[in-house]
Amino acid sequence: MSARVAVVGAGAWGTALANVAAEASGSLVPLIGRDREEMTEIAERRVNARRLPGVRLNRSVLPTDDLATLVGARFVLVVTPTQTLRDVAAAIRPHLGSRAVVVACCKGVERGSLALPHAVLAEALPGVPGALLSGPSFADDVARGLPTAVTLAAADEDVAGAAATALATRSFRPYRSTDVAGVALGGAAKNVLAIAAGVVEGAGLGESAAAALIARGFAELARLGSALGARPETLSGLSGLGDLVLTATSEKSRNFSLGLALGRGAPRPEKLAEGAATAGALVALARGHDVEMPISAAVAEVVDGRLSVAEAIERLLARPLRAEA
Ligand SMILES: NC(=O)C1=CN([C@@H]2O[C@H](COP(=O)(O)OP(=O)(O)OC[C@H]3O[C@@H](n4cnc5c(N)ncnc54)[C@H](OP(=O)(O)O)[C@@H]3O)[C@@H](O)[C@H]2O)C=CC1
Ligand SMILES: O=C(CO)COP(=O)(O)O
Repeated sequence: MSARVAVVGAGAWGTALANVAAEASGSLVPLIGRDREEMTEIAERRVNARRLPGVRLNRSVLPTDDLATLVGARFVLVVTPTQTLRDVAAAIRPHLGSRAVVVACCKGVERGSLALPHAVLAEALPGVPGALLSGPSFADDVARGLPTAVTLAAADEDVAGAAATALATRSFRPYRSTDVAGVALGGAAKNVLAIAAGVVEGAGLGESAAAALIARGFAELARLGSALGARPETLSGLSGLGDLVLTATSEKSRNFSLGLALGRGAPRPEKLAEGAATAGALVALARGHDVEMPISAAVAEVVDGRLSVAEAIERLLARPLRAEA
C-alpha cells in the first residue's frame, strides 16, 4: 500500500511532522533520512535520539533511507535546510507519482539564486504542484502534542486545503493560504531577525530594546513583503509576525540562541543556524527590490565575521531617524 504522506529529511522537524502525519492519516508514513545506519537505529529504537530525543515515534512511521518508499505518496514533505532543497527536489523527482504535491517545510532564501523555497521547488520540479508549510512551531512542542497553528500555502487553494487536511490533528492546526510568497518571506526573514533579537538579549540591551527590535524588524520584513506583492494579513499572520514573535523571544530557537551567544561575546560557532545561512541572501533579495533591511544587513555582516556585535549596535543606533512606517 502506498503512503498518503511521506517525509524526506529526518531532522527534528521532519521527525515531528512524520508523527503528526501518522496521527492525522492513520496510515504508514515513510520518514526518509540519508544515513542508512542512523535510520536503522531510529527504526529499531523508535526514537530519533540525535535530533528529537525523548519523543517516541508513532507506530505508523517507517524510518528508512530508501527514497523509493515515497512512490505513490500524495503529499511529500521536504524537511531539510533551504540550501539543500534544490538537490533534494532533484533526488525525489524520479519517485514522484502523477498526483504528488511537494510541500517545502524549510525557512530561508537560497544563496546564489536568491530564490525563496516555493520558487526553488517551481524551478526544480516543473509541473509538480508545490506548497509551503511555515509558522510558529518548535519541533519539540509539536512532538509533545502541544497546540500549534501553522500556515499551509499553495497557489491553488484546493491543493492548500487538501494538504492542510492531510496534516491536521486535534493539536496541529494548519491554516490554508494562497499567498505563497508572503508565507515564504515571513519564514525567511524571521530567522534572521531572531538572531538580532538574541544579540539584543545577549548584549544586555534590555527589554525595551527587545520590543523595539521586534517591531522595527517586522517593519523591514513588511517593506520587502510589500515589494514582493505579499498580502499584509499574511505578514501579520502566523507565518510572519507569529513566527517572528516565537523565534525572537525563545531560547528554544537555534537562531535566537546563536544571537544570544554572539551578543555575550562568544566566538562565531562552526555550525550556524538557518538564519545565518540566509541573512546575506535575504538582504541581497531586498536590495534587488530597492528595499533597505538595516537590521538584517547588520546580522549578515556579523555572522560573516565582517562586523563585530558592538559595531553592529553602534551602526544601528547611529541611523538617521525616519517616519515609523
Ligand atoms: N526544528 C524546528 O523546530 C523547525 C524547523 N523548521 C525548518 O525545517 C528545516 C529543517 O530543520 P530541522 O529539522 O530542525 O533541522 P535538523 O538540523 O534537525 O535536520 C536537518 C535534516 O536535513 C538533513 N539534510 C541536511 N542536508 C541534507 C542534504 N544535502 N540532503 C538530504 N538531507 C539533508 C539532515 O541530515 P543529516 O542528519 O544526515 O545531516 C537532517 O536530517 C529548516 O529549514 C528549519 O528552518 C521549521 C519549523 C520548525
Ligand atoms: O522555525 C522555528 C519555529 O517556528 C524554529 O526556529 P529555529 O530554527 O530558530 O530553531
